Parts: sequence; structure tokens; C-alpha cells
Amino acid sequence: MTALLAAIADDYSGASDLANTWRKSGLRTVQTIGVPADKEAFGGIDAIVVSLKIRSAPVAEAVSGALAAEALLREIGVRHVMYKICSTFDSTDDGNIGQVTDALMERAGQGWVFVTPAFPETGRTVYKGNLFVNDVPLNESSLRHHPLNPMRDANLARILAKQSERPVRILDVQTVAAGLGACRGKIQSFSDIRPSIIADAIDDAHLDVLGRLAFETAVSTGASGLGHGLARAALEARRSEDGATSGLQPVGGRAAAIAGSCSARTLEQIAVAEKRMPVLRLDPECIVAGSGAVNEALAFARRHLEAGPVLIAASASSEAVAALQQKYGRMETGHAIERVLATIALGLVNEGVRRLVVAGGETSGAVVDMLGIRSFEVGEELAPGVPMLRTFGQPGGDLAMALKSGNFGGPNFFPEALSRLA
Ligand SMILES: Nc1ncnc2c1ncn2[C@@H]1O[C@H](COP(=O)(O)OP(=O)(O)OP(=O)(O)O)[C@@H](O)[C@H]1O
Ligand SMILES: O=C(O)[C@@H](O)C(=O)CO
Repeated sequence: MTALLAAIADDYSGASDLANTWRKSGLRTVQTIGVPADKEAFGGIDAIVVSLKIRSAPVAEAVSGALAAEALLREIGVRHVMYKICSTFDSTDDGNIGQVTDALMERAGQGWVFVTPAFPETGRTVYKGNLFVNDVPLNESSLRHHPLNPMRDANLARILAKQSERPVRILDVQTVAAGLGACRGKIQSFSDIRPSIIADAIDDAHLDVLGRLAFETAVSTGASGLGHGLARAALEARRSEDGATSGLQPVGGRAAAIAGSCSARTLEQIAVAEKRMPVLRLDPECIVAGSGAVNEALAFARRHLEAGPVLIAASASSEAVAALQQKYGRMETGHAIERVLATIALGLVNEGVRRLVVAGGETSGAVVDMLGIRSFEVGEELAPGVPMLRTFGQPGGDLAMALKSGNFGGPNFFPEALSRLA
């Protein structure tokens, strides 16, 4: 049986988030790291999420990576491919949401494409083309301080227009609420201009409508909310009950967490973890200056791992991040910290860590690449948008992992996730 749905995710924890949504919807789901080498390996799988690390990559690299993944997914026979972006529309004026969406739409020869980051379950709603995060406009949320892509505008049409060659139109929530017929009529009225359509959605019922419409096309761009709608449409199309999934095999071994996200939520989670488990806050200045952070972290881990899980964090407040970036440059700082955290992860695995939680999308990408992981089976949900993952065929033994998007999870996420990863 051919997979029903696939996605190309612009970062690894975002991929995990969508894989979690699809698994919960009843789709047997695999998350691959990079474009899978073996297209025959997906027998019995309903949905494939290809994780790329292209959110902050140069445009040409992002577009060519996405097109290569899309080509492979079509060879496998997948009917609909969603470009999985962040529910907070993480991007800059330079890209890459617009350019990748344009390229996928062009390749599919499609007349219009949905773009919607709405994910109501985690408080992301789109109204009249404006993105809200837990009731405040995007630019008033903590995302305005994001280290790599500070979000200073909530108007998605305006943001997308800076990244895209296509005209941008809005499908407003009143039309979406009126159902499929009303949406089709409105989309038809745009048909002469082949637009990207920012689709409003403030609850899951809206995403069911959008998912059904998107599933009639070959590509869409969205977050887990649209993913949820697509899954319902795909399962309906198959009219099958065979989505039952079983739990992941436990891996055992030591447990640790690594945090590179500086989101308000991750900072809160680190503060809570400090009361419950050993936490090492690395000095970001030392990391960027290249002086001894890896050794310090591994020595800390050796002291504590025997007794239970540890957390190692580079995360800092937006003021501290800004000061460091001013000194060393935004991307240089981010990538230097990612490299060090990934090296620490590898060291932890060499110390016997088999259960590993990583906070932050870029950070997750760096860690997973450093560990040479090629694919994960997706297990139960740890928190909305964060599933358990288990590598398969990992040289040296499989790992149980969670790749947590920066803003996801409750305050007690780290201790809870580490105790639930088996
Ligand atoms: N103290 C720090 N100062 C400056 N940059 C930092 C610091 N700590 C981490 N970083 C960088 O901040 C960036 C955080 O991005 P990352 O994608 O990992 O988290 P996030 O954006 O919160 O998560 P998500 O993408 O899942 O929402 C990384 O490049 C990381 O290396
Ligand atoms: O969609 C989301 O919010 C997450 O999956 C993510 O990509 C955060 O960076």
C-alpha cells in the first residue's frame, strides 16, 4: 500500500511535531532524517515526514533540498506533500517559506496553494491573515525575540509577500466556517492569479475544511493544524480502520536533555527542572569563544548520570542573546552553540545515554545530524506536538528521543519526558 501523505519539514523537531499529529490521527508514520536513500523501505507506512534543516538555510539550498525530497516522495507514490513550517511562521524577509512554497507549487503545476501555520491546540490561530500566539499577535509574543528569526509582524500576507513571487490572498475565517462550497467559490475567484492563499483557522473544524481542500491538491504549506486536517481527509479517502499503532520498544540506559532553545517556554522549563534534577547552564560566551564547554558538560554528566537524568542548557534570556549576537554575529553565534551542543550530545551517548531529549529545532537538527541518525519510528505523545521517537538500526544501539520545539511542552516537561522515555 502506498503512503497516503508526506511532508517535508523545515526542521527536525517540527518534523516530530507533525509526525506526532499524524500518528495520533491513526496514520502509521515514519520520520526520516534527510531524504531517504531507500524508497522501497516504506511498505505498510501511511505517512512519511522528511526532516530537513532548511528553515534558516540560504534560499537556494532550502529550495533544492525541498525539491529533492519532493521528487523522492512522488517516486514513492505519495499523493499530497505538505511543506511543514513552524506554527509561528519562523522565517525572515529573505525566506524560506515563500520560496520553497513557490518552487513546490511550480513543480506540481498547481493553480493555488494554501499557506497556514494555524495550530489551535497549541494556541496558534490565524484571523484575517494575522497570526496570534496564545491570544496575542505574533509580534507581541516572545517570538519577537527569537535568536535567528525575530518575528516583528503578525500579518502573514505581508511577511509572505516579501518571500514569494506569487500574489498572496486571504481566505477569511467566515468563508472557511461556511464550508467547502464557500471556500471553493472564493478560491475560484482568485484563479486567474495563481496565488498563495493564507487561510484563516481558529479551531480544528476550520482545519478539517482546509485539510479536505488541500488534499484535493498536490502540495500545501502549513503546521500541525493543517497536518491534522490533511490526515482526516486522507483517512476518510482510504476509509480504513487499519491505522492502529503499537508502542515503541524500550531502549533502557541513561537519560539526559540538551536545551538550545531560548524561547520563553524553554527558559521556564529549565527553571522548573533546576528544582528537580541536576542542571548545567553553560556560559554561552565560553561556548562561542570555544573554551572548554564540551569538557565541562561531560564532566558534569559523569558526576550525575549514574544517579538519574541531567539537563545541559545553553539557553539564555533575550537580552543576553542580543548582547552575544552583537559581539559575534547572529548566525555565527547560533551555529557555534549548536555545534557545541551536538558535540556534547555525542559525548553523552558515548557515556551510555540512550534516552535523550533535545529542546529547539535548530539544536535538534544539529544533534540528530551529529549522531548520524537516519530515521525514527514515532511513538506516543509526550506533550502536544512532541512525540516519543525511537531510532531504528542505529549503529551502537537504538536511542529513545524527543525533539521538542522551543515553545512546546508544559513547565515540567524535562523531568516528565525523561521519566516517560523508556
Ligand atoms: N545563549 C545563547 N545566546 C545566543 N544564541 C543561543 C544561545 N543559546 C542557544 N542559542 C541559539 O539559539 C538558536 C535557537 O534555535 P532553536 O531552533 O534551537 O530553538 P527554537 O527556535 O526556540 O526552537 P523551535 O525552532 O523548535 O521553535 C540556536 O541557533 C542556538 O544555538
Ligand atoms: O510548528 C511548530 O510550532 C513546531 O513544530 C516548530 O516547527 C517550532 O519551531
